Amino acid sequence: MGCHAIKQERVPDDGYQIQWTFRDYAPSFPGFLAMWTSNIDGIRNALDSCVDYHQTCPGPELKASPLRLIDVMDGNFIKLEKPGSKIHVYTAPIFCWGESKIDKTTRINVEANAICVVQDCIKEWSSEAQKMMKYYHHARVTIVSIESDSAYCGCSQRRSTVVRTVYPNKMVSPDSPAGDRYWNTMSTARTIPKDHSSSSLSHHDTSDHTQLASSHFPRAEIRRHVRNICCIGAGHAGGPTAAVIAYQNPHIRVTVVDSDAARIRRYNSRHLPIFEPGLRHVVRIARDGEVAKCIAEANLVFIAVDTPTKLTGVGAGAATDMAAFESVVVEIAQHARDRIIIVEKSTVPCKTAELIGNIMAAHRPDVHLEILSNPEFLAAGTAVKDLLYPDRILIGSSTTRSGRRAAGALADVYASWVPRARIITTNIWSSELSKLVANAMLAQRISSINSISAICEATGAEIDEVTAAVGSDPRIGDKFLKAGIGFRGSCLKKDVLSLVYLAESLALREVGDYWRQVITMNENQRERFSRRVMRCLNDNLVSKKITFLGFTFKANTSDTRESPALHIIKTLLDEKPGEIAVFDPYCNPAVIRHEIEMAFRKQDAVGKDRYPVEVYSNIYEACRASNAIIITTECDELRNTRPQALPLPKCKTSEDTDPRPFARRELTEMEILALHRFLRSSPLSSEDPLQRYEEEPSCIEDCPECKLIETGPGSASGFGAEGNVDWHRIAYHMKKPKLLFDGKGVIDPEKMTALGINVESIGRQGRH
Ligand SMILES: NC(=O)c1ccc[n+]([C@@H]2O[C@H](COP(=O)([O-])OP(=O)(O)OC[C@H]3O[C@@H](n4cnc5c(N)ncnc54)[C@H](O)[C@@H]3O)[C@@H](O)[C@H]2O)c1
Ligand SMILES: O=c1ccn([C@@H]2O[C@H](COP(=O)(O)OP(=O)(O)O[C@H]3O[C@H](CO)[C@@H](O)[C@H](O)[C@H]3O)[C@@H](O)[C@H]2O)c(=O)[nH]1
Repeated sequence: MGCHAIKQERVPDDGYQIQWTFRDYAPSFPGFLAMWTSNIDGIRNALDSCVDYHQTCPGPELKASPLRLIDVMDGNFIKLEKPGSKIHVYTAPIFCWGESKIDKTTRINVEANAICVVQDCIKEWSSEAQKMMKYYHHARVTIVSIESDSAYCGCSQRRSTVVRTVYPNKMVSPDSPAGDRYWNTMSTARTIPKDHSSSSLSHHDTSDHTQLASSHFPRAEIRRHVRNICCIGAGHAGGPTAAVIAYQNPHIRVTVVDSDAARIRRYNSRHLPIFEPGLRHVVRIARDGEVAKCIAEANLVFIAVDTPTKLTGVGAGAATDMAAFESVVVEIAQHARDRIIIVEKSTVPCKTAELIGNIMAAHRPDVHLEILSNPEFLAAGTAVKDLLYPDRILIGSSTTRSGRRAAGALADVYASWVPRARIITTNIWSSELSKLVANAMLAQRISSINSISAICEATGAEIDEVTAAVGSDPRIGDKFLKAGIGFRGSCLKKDVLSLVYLAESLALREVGDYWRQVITMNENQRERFSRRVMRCLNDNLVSKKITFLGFTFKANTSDTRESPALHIIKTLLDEKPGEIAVFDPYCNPAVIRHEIEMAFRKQDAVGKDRYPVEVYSNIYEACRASNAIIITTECDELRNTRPQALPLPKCKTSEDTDPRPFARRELTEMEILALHRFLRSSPLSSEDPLQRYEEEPSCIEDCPECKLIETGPGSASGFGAEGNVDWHRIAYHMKKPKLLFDGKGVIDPEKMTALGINVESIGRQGRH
């Protein structure tokens, strides 16, 4: 087996601890990893059960320390240790009974033992083999696998009867919490019967069964293991998050549920409800299901429903509307199984965990639960990338042992693809607050630079030059310093307001005022921009056509919440323009039309809509005969210079680079994804070059989504060969004086002058 080599190479003689992942030593045995993982899950389950239910489980006083140990309890790692004084209790190596095919290890086999003992060193083997019984005798827990098909399979093989927990006089299965099934195990623990019919996990005899100090048991180290996740809320945050978790954890069942049946139907179709680059390729594992059933089956539930700003009632305009969140908690309370872990994925006010705790206590005082805060930091348009390569994963928990164990269980889920060093654990209030603070500080930077853009416009300083000069100081940095028409979208504003409300409700008025100013500055920036548009058009829009390029709140997303364009359109409509034209490369025209209808629905006596807003699916049609174009989304396709390549996160494989050869034979999901991306980008390859995706469901006849789509999101027609718009063509068909208002800093004004287009940019002095 592969582990021989590892053992020989790496076991140090000085007692120094080494670690390696399962994957490192799995490759020599096909299917080994999956089997190992699944059975280890069973073992962990039984240990969990023991930790949680068997308050009187015995703990031996160790009389002797074994020479070497395998620790399978620490998440992704098996530790091979030479025990020193710090090790007092341990879980004995996995043991297999059965027809061994390895001569030297008859009846002492399987991965762990094979690592423990150098199999082909006769001296070591004969000395270690004699000590094995002593090791098992002194172990706090011994995991045995009996009736194996072959010595290779042993504990690596999943069995339907799973693992049982055994200690003197009692046998407890994970599903009998009280430990009420008796079995004579006095001798079993020491002399494992060859004919026993299941894998078992054995607690050893002790002379004083009642003094069973739980401190003897490494409870804090033993984690719950998540096998069934239910994510409630299949929106912009919940959908991609659940899909990536499922993608990276094939052994976990991930189910996404939502009260919006149409949303789920679209996730299960070819037409995803949201546009996010890369989402189609990871979403294949997400499934829908009946809410109650999914909650009841899950051992971890993410709450990822919307938490917008309250519009009416107490705290209207600042406080968070927790209606959806609270109703989900009640639903969880009704159906949750015992030992459920409830995770706040939605962005919520600080102290929300208390609310969950109170609701759960009122409805289900019998249920033991843990509440975690695990805010999501993904940004729209880069959701999948942010999820695959997060800067950090934040997990807040209660500081009790059980709270930390729950946090550890969630950390294990992320550790499938996120380096442990990036998983930060804090107390639950810190985690809840950190999310609000992160968004508030991002918003604050945008408002700060926008306030400076006003000074630039009045003085002749240029905002891009100021930003570059200031941002090159590493203490300041250049991120989130792009001046524009202000931040929009569903998150920044509402989270700053939530922070304001929190400060005010804590009677910290000055703190609230400070953060509220970030919002005031943001509104002011948009109004200043609208005034500038009007001024340049002589405060008269009658019979004029104004074209908006961009309706979503930022590039690469179909999310139109808090659309910057919509706000400016509202202002301009008061001036009775001839036509307002709208085009967006990422958003379905039907969706834009619907949003506009909702915002402006006014009909005359014969039922004809009176607002002159037209939505186009072709950019050139939208711009034809326009008096002025307004850019409200920072789409790269609109640039008149070549788009700057975004720097790829470190250690990542770029799409056009072949990631092969791989360092290891067992590929991680990330490596497979990189290979997939590369193969997909090759002109000869198919959509699913590795043939590992489930077949995309075909559409029903008369599929409503197919009918809706005129141009698929992200596939706007008419862009040039490089994907960029042809500004020559647009300029040719515009009406003089051919004005372009760049609200997002994507246009090089000098180049536009050559085309006869006058550009008015944020943070630059205008021509008018
Ligand atoms: N959008 C983002 O980029 C982003 C990023 C990080 C965090 N967040 C946070 O995540 C949360 C969700 O945001 P979103 O953008 O995904 O919202 P969203 O509106 O896109 O999705 C919310 C989903 O929850 C569903 N829902 C509402 N009530 C429900 C109920 N009782 N039962 C089942 N489903 C229900 C809705 O139907 C909807 O599909 C918010 O708190 C937000 O602040 C969002
Ligand atoms: O330098 C900048 C950066 C952004 N924006 C604007 O700010 C808004 C928000 O952009 P961004 O923060 O990139 O997108 P969101 O999807 O709103 O993401 C924010 O909100 C999410 C939800 O809470 C968090 O998870 C993310 O970390 C946080 O960046 C958009 O209108 C951008 O045009 C600027 O004007 N200038």
